[in-house]
Amino acid sequence: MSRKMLIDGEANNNSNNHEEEVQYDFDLFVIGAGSGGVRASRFSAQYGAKVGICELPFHPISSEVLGGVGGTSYGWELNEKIDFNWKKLLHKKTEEIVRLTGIYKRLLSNAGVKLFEGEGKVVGPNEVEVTQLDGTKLCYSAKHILVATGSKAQRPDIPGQELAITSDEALSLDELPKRVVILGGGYIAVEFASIWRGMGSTVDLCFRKELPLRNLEGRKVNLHPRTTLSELVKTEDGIKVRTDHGEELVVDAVLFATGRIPNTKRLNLEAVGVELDRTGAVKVDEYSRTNIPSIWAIGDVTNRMNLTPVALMEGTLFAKTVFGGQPSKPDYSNIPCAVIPPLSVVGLSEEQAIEQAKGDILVFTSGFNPMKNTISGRQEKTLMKLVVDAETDKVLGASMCGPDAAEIMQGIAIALKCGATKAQFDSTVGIHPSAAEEFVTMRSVTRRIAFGKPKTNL
Ligand SMILES: Cc1cc2nc3c(=O)[nH]c(=O)nc-3n(C[C@H](O)[C@H](O)[C@H](O)COP(=O)(O)OP(=O)(O)OC[C@H]3O[C@@H](n4cnc5c(N)ncnc54)[C@H](O)[C@@H]3O)c2cc1C
Ligand SMILES: NC(=O)c1ccc[n+]([C@@H]2O[C@H](COP(=O)([O-])OP(=O)(O)OC[C@H]3O[C@@H](n4cnc5c(N)ncnc54)[C@H](O)[C@@H]3O)[C@@H](O)[C@H]2O)c1
Repeated sequence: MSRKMLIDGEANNNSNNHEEEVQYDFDLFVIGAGSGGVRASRFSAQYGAKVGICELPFHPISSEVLGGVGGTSYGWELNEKIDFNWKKLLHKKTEEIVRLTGIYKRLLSNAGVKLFEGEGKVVGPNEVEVTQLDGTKLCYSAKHILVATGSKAQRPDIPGQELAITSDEALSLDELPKRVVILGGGYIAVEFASIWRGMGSTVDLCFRKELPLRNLEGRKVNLHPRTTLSELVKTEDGIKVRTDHGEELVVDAVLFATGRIPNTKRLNLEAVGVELDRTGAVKVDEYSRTNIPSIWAIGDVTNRMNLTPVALMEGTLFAKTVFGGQPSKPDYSNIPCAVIPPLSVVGLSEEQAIEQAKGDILVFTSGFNPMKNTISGRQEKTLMKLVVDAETDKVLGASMCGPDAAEIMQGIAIALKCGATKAQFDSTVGIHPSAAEEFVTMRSVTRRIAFGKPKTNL
């Protein structure tokens, strides 16, 4: 198995002549075959590295000990009409996960990456151990180890918390829950509120901040701002939920969408000397390298920006740095993102722009009824916003809520990445008819926020 390691062009290579004689089983061993791990291993192999990767045994509902190649695959698409049949939807979802797992496995084997099914653990700076399903352990040495084990849902410590589910189980419930309470106001909370409400369930969304998510109100989601849950109790009719305002609701399911924590608990990292932060995330430098020079980490496990395309970027640049001879740092500026209901943002929010401002900030907004909604009678406005530096005229941020927001924002993200000014937006000819043309026709300033003014929560 042993072979002479590659002499690669990594950044700040700490290896010395003595080390170059060491024989390793692999040039790179990756723990976790999700978005980041698969990308990093494929690209490293394409640069000529001998790569091994391990992934937890497959299960459609992931947990600490079960997973599957492809990782947290929630971006499934369905080509058939589903008719809101929950069981059919679940069946299609599992089929899709199995299909994606197969695709990822083929990608790895076509790239010459050796895949191991089992739980990986770091046992030394250049040593990994994989525990297979039958309990047998495999041990391999590697010049570089990459930790790409993602994150897992965190549960608030509320009495009766075991009665609640997280997003891991939410798409595997036997029946569509007719009455749901969701705790949280982030990505997963608003997405599941939209999905379940769209399927006809009664949805109560409890979140700690004040700002109402008006778009969800329009979709008849019951909003409970500045509210958290104090207790869950099993009853004959379902789960009784008590809020900190003394309200009581009886529901079929309670979803905790209260953030995710890095998956580092079972990896033995601290024993090997790898530094973790207080959330358990692996601490890395700008090249994704830990304090142990042979150990690297990418994706959610580092808790930098927890998005699939970011894990892909970090994986790509890890391979380029370590095996491509071109040290490359990920660039986290102007990363666009989107959620359902269609809401998409890139760059700074108004609040962030004010916090970081060195001068005045100009805000341009536009709100209108999209033609699609006028025809269908849906009571939902499209809203758009541009946040501009008054002195440089540079567009600092853009956001949109309304149909096709994500599709439109991808193009706006390119403009922001290129450092576009408001004058350049204005001189761009719009596409008519489109909603997107509003982004190049917002002529009048909605508000000017003078430097040093107290921050808003917009
Ligand atoms: C419900 C939900 C919806 C999301 N939707 C979006 C979205 O719409 N857009 C977006 O950009 N992002 C979305 N995300 C975030 C996105 O999924 C993550 O940011 C991304 O998957 C991170 O990639 P990763 O490689 O770090 O981790 P993952 O893709 O989670 O991969 C980690 C892999 O490591 C495996 N693993 C863990 N421990 C071990 C071990 N000890 N040994 C071997 N293998 C191990 C896991 O089984 C898993 O396969 C969503 C997340 C969730 C939970
Ligand atoms: N469309 C997308 O891009 C997408 C979709 C889903 C998930 N994700 C990713 O998955 C990650 C996890 O999503 P998420 O929605 O769980 O996390 P999040 O960080 O987006 O939101 C967590 C929410 O829970 C609240 N919260 C935290 N602890 C709480 C407590 N004890 N009591 C009450 N409320 C509490 C927070 O205030 C926040 O509103 C996100 O970081 C995101 O990157 C992305």
